[in-house]
Formats: sequence, structure tokens, C-alpha cells
Amino acid sequence: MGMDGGEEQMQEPAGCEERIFVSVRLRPLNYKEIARQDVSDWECINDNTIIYRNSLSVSERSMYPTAYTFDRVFSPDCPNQQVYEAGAKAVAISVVSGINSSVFAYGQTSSGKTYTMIGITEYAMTDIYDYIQRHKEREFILKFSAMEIYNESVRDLLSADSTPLRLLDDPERGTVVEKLTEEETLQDWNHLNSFYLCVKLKDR
Ligand SMILES: Nc1ncnc2c1ncn2[C@@H]1O[C@H](COP(=O)(O)OP(=O)(O)OP(=O)(O)O)[C@@H](O)[C@H]1O
Repeated sequence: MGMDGGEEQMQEPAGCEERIFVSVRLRPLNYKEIARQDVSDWECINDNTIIYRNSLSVSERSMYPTAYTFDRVFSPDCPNQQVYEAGAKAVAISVVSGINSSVFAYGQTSSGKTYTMIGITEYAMTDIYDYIQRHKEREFILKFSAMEIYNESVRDLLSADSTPLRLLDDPERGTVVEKLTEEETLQDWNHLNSFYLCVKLKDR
């Protein structure tokens, strides 16, 4: 996979302004929904807009907006690679320019957060390692941590100990998760993958 599209952005970060890119991904119907002959309530009508095809009456429908616009929307047949390229790549690889970046998924249970984030992380790490390989004149340190926040309790996904971790307010660093495992000796993709596998197994 090439990085030509993001290269310029990586060398010339856009300054200190904050930017938020919001995209929506529609999940395909699962086999249970198909068996029930469910129909998706949502439809992408272009790259930026989804519409709600609800079953309300015409008079009720006028009370609710039916079209919602985002920076990007992805239809149910969009593969992870396309979601990554169009929705997360620029953010994910901006870290090599020293920009603080974050990609996260939000949605109800079974909406596809894990499916999407696993795909995005794999493509992002491939790109980041590719960049590092091609810039041997620079030194990079990659750290990897994984935590789950569930029912307001924080759990370290790289530790066998499932005791909830405490959140501390550090005057300089902001909110800090106490005792979160931080692997800072990631040598290559395979090394990362061993931690990553551990996270995937714990998510089940
Ligand atoms: N875009 C997609 N294409 C194909 N299958 C998908 C897609 N998104 C989600 N799925 C499937 O739907 C199921 C639920 O997805 P996933 O586990 O990612 O949801 P989640 O939002 O992480 O759920 P939870 O909050 O319960 O952990 C999984 O079996 C996943 O493989």
C-alpha cells in the first residue's frame, strides 16, 4: 500500500489547530436480521449523507429530520480498507509528524466498532511501519497500550490482572490511567501483532 496521498501532510503538519473528522459506517445486516427479513433503516445517498428510512407515518415523519450529513459516510458494502483510506488514514499517520491524533469508534452494541477498529489499526500500523522503514535517518519510539472502558471501569487488556485501573488527574499530562501497561519496545509489525492478538482475544 502506498502512502503518496498522505506523504505531504505528514511532512507539513497543519499547525496547531484542532481538527475532528466524523464519519459514519453502516453495518450490513447480519444473518439473523436477514432471516427475519429486516430492512436497514439507514441508507447512504452519497459520500456525506445518510437518510433514515423509517416506518413512521407521513405526519410523524415530518417531525424528524431524515437526512444527516457527516464528513464522510460509508455504505454497508464498504470494506475496511476503504474506510481506513478515506476516513482514518490521514489522522492515523499524522502521528509520525508528531501530531497528537486519536481515532475512536462510538456506537451501540454490535454496530461494528471492533470490526472497524481492528481493520483500521492493521492498515494504520502497516503504513506507520512502512514510513519508519523508509525514514531510517529518524528515530521513532512506538508504544502500545490497550484498555477497555466498560460500565465506567477501566481494564488493562495487556495484563492478566483484571482489577480496574484508577484515573488520575496529572497537572501536566492531564488524565492518566494509573499502572496501564505501556509497551515501548515494539520492533516491528510481528511484535505488535502478538500484543494485538492478546487484545482481540480479550474483547471476545
Ligand atoms: N462492516 C461489517 N461488515 C461485515 N461484518 C461486520 C461489519 N461490522 C460488523 N460486522 C460483524 O457484526 C458483528 C458485531 O460487530 P462488532 O463486534 O464489531 O460490534 P461492536 O460494536 O464492537 O459490539 P460490542 O459493543 O458489543 O463490542 C461481528 O460479528 C462483526 O464481524
